Amino acid sequence: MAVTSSLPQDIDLSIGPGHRPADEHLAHLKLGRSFLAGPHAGEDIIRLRWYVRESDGALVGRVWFGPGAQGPPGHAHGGSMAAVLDEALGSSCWVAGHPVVAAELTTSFRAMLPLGTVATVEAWIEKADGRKLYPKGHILADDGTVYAEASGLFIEMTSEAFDALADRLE
Ligand SMILES: CCCCCCCCCCCC(=O)SCCNC(=O)CCNC(=O)[C@H](O)C(C)(C)COP(=O)(O)OP(=O)(O)OC[C@H]1O[C@@H](n2cnc3c(N)ncnc32)[C@H](O)[C@@H]1OP(=O)(O)O
Repeated sequence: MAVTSSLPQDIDLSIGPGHRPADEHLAHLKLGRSFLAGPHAGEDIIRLRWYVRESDGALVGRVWFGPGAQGPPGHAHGGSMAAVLDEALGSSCWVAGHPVVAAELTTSFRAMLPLGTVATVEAWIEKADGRKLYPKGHILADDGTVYAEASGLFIEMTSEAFDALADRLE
């Protein structure tokens, strides 16, 4: 697949009814910068928007993989998909009220994702055991094809621990 060097003017990351923006639950979006979900307009790697699905509280994202995410020719780098899944699994815990960081992440790549695709990401908490949260998630094409899926262990932190991290911000 040929990948154009010019970026689309507008990438539509909107989603259908039954969802609301997740931003109010995601502390990292309020810090001004974020590896994946920050204000990346004009950049050609990944653009991402998070929502909460109102029926079950799951995290749902719309994500665009641009030319800068290339791994195999014309297709997304596995690390770019793993990064999106890391963020998705962690954010599914945050929207459920658990401030977490990642301890373990296992990713399976099921199909090559063509650059220029807007895909859907879903993540949910499969199991919780004290501070240990076990979320799962996947990246899907609009026809249901699974590009990648992941499971992980995320550890809940205290707000004091996060405040201490924020002291390092410049
Ligand atoms: C500001 C807004 C941001 C908002 C961010 C919003 C969403 C973005 C999500 C992105 C997620 C990331 O990439 S976060 C960045 C990547 N992750 C990191 O950098 C984390 C690095 N690791 C750590 O800081 C630490 O190891 C922690 C915090 C995970 C755990 O340390 P701790 O708090 O001292 O807890 P600790 O007692 O060691 O562990 C608690 C329990 O979990 C188990 N455990 C701990 N780590 C592991 C592990 N890797 N693999 C297996 N098990 C583990 C322990 O055995 C123990 O089990 P038991 O004895 O109780 O049975």
